[in-house]
Order: sequence, then C-alpha cells, then structure tokens
Amino acid sequence: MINKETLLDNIEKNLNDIRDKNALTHCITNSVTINDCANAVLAIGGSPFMAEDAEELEEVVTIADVVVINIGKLSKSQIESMKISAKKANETSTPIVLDPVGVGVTNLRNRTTMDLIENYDIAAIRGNITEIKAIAKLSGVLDESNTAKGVDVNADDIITEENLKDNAYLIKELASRLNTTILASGPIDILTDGETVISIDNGDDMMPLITGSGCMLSSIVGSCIAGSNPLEGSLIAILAMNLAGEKARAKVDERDEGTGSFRAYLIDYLYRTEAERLVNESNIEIL
Ligand SMILES: Nc1ncnc2c1ncn2[C@@H]1O[C@H](COP(=O)(O)OP(=O)(O)OP(=O)(O)O)[C@@H](O)[C@H]1O
Ligand SMILES: Cc1ncsc1CCO
Ligand SMILES: [Mg+2]
Repeated sequence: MINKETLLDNIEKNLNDIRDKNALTHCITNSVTINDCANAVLAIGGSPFMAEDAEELEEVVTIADVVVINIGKLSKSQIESMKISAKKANETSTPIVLDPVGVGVTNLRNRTTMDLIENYDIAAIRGNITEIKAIAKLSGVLDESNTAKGVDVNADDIITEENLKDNAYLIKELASRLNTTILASGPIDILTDGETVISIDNGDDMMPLITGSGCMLSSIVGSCIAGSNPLEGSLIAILAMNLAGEKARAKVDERDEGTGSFRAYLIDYLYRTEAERLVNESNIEIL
C-alpha cells in the first residue's frame, strides 16, 4: 500500500513522464463526445487516435500505447471492433481502459461490459458511481443497485462524506475481485487498485452539466496510465480534470458565462496543468 506523502511526492515525476511518453491513445468511443476526448488527450500530453474499423485495428493496437474503450453509443460493428482491439491489446501487453457508459440501463450494455471484463485484462475502469455499482451487481459483489436514468449518475448513489466509507469498501472489493484499478467519479471520487483506496474531493458542480467530462476523464486516464502505473496515472488524470474544472468554473463566474464556455475552459486548463497545483490544491485522503 502506498501512502499519501509518496503519492504527492511522485506527482511531478509522473506528470513529466506522461508528457514525455506522449502516449498514442487509441480510443473506440461514442460520437457524442469524441472530439472533446481527442482534445482532452492532446491537452494532457497524449496523442489521440480514434479508429474503429475492424480492418485496421490490429495494426492500430500494435502501435498504440493504450486502448480506451467507451461503450456510450454501441453498434454491432463497434462491439466487434472493441473485442478485436481488446484481444490484440492483451497480446501486446497494451493497457486497456474501460468506460462502461450507461451499464445497468440496457441488456446490451450489461452484456458488452461483462464480456469485456470477463474475457480480457482491463487495466482500469472509470465510470460514474451508478455505473460502478451496476458492475458490482453484475459481478455478484452487490445485491441490488439503482438504475440510472440514462448515462448520468443516479442521485441516490452520489458519493458523500456520509457514505464514503461504504462505497470505498465496495469499490475496493470489486477492484480486487476484477483484478483492476477502478475510478468511480462524482462530487467525491474514489480510486482504488484493490489495495490502496484514495478519495479525491476536488472538481466543480458544473462538470456534470456538460456532456463528456467523464468520457474525457476516461480518455486521459488512458494517456496517463500509459506513462505511469494504473493507480498513480489515474490519480494524475482525476486531479488534472478536477482542478481544470475548478479553474474553469472560476473563469465563467468571473465573466458571467455558462456551460458552453465552461467546456472550452476545461480543455484550456487541462492544457495548463501544473504539477505544483496538483500537489498543493489536491484534496486527497487514503481511506
Ligand atoms: N457535483 C460535482 N462536484 C464536483 N465534481 C464533479 C461533480 N460531479 C462530477 N464531478 C467531476 O466530473 C468528472 C466527470 O464525472 P461524472 O461522474 O460526472 O462522469 P460521467 O457521469 O461518466 O460523465 P459523462 O458520461 O457525461 O462523460 C469527474 O472529474 C468528477 O470528479
Ligand atoms: C449523452 C450520451 N449518450 C450516449 S454517450 C453520451 C455521452 C456521455 O456519456
Ligand atoms: Mg460517463
């Protein structure tokens, strides 16, 4: 288990390594937020590559440093592409990040998520807390879970100070069972590799009011874990995203602007990520 001091001490080196690596981040993702994901990857220091035709995927994964699979807007051909990429990624020891958008809502999303989790090594799963609880239920770690209205979190699931410990325990158990790293997002985020559990209390309540802050986060988790390890790479990604959200909110308030400008500022401040701010302005605890 790693302690808080070491995590903070490593941030500057990890962020430098992520930028030096400039990870080729292969994303199979939804068409709603695909452009934001590509820009977020560029802003954190990765190199995005959005490819999904089956014919080229083995070649793409062969050169990729990481594969990000987002199930936000599935089609039959896209599901086939996800499996081809996942298989090749495991053969080439390329890490896979899964964003299980809307799992729990439809059978197709449940089947696709569990097929990927059960048949391939997944380095990290990043979802909102309702999605993570849906996976816990499908995996037999949780008896009952709320159903999301769509791709957004169910209000009853939101991680608060009061339910933090229970959620942390559940997600740790799930990460350990699935042998992966899990980042569950919300007002407070929980990150665990099944051993160390970290809570992150940063970000802004305007973040869920734009579509894609979660998809962007999953994409940059990809670039960051390719240049670091899953736990510490995911920590850099969530801190960079949340602190960018805080700065973007301050900016729109100062200028009497709204969520459209917030979305643009979020990318601006991801680009402006500084190790010193990640260390000094982060609000993390080891649970
Ligand atoms: N109320 C909030 N306060 C502070 N930060 C938040 C809040 N809600 C979400 N966030 C942050 O927003 C980012 C995205 O998390 P969220 O849980 O909204 O993802 P999501 O539901 O998968 O989003 P999407 O599917 O629209 O891309 C994370 O960095 C998270 O910490
Ligand atoms: C709104 C929406 N619908 C399918 S994917 C997506 C992006 C947020 O997950
Ligand atoms: Mg999402």
